[in-house]
Amino acid sequence: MEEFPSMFGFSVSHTTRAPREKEQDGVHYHFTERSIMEKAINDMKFLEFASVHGNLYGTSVEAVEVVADVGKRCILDIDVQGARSVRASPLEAIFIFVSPPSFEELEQRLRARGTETEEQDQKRLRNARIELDQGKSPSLFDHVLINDDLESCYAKLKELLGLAKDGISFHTSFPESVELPRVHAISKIKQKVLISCSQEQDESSNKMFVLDLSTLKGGALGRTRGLRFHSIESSKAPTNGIINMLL
Ligand SMILES: Nc1ncnc2c1ncn2[C@@H]1O[C@H](COP(=O)(O)OP(=O)(O)OP(=O)(O)O)[C@@H](O)[C@H]1O
Ligand SMILES: Nc1nc2c(ncn2[C@@H]2O[C@H](COP(=O)(O)O)[C@@H](O)[C@H]2O)c(=O)[nH]1
Repeated sequence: MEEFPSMFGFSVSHTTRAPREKEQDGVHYHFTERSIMEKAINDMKFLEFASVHGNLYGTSVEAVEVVADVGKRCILDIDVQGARSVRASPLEAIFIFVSPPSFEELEQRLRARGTETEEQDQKRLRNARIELDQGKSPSLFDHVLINDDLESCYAKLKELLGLAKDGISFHTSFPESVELPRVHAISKIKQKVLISCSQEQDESSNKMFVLDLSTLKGGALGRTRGLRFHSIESSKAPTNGIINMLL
């Protein structure tokens, strides 16, 4: 997110666990009382939730909307149970299991983090064994990333998301609005609407706008992932963007 701030946003989860020393409410988590979170879950305000290491954690609809509303792709850092719930939902997502290089390394890192009591560490390690096993499930996770060396793990993540520097090009800005000329033709091929415009002064310069309707499904409940569009012009590189839509 630091490298691609206009592309990705973090979904700030709710949790009933106590904040760690440097954690800020509303930034790392929304720290909350169990009774308040349970009521919100009953009121259908959560996309998914799970009991993890003895505390409740969950992704609220609002947490995802805050990110989607500004046209960004939402990143969820959730446990395997949460991944299973999202997988079973109509949301379209890429599921990546980030695995430690070994159980021993995980234990070392957890202890070196020094945030938990011995009892909590033991519980987290027991749960980690189960998660490591479930992380191998190809029906749940699209990719497994081995978090050995942080830099190379991040490079692999960018590669599989098509963000590598020499990979697919991407654009971080897009026009707020598009003005169509008086003369234009509209056609539809599968899930794409094509708007073809010829410039009145210069017929050799044709421009085409492509609206990708396939992205209209799969956003937060009652919303869309945004209507993706790009323009194609003979002399210019394509510009990509997302127009957010409320259904
Ligand atoms: N590639 C890495 N090399 C060295 N240390 C790492 C690496 N990745 C993470 N760590 C360290 O391991 C510790 C645990 O990482 P992190 O806090 O991200 O774990 P987590 O997956 O959120 O675990 P938990 O689910 O228990 O919270 C942290 O202190 C982090 O700095
Ligand atoms: N199902 C969900 N799991 C979540 C969510 N937010 C975090 N998590 C997972 O909980 C554990 C522990 O996190 P920690 O911050 O206490 O170390 C970790 O595996 C997270 O991925 C959530 O909203 N839903």
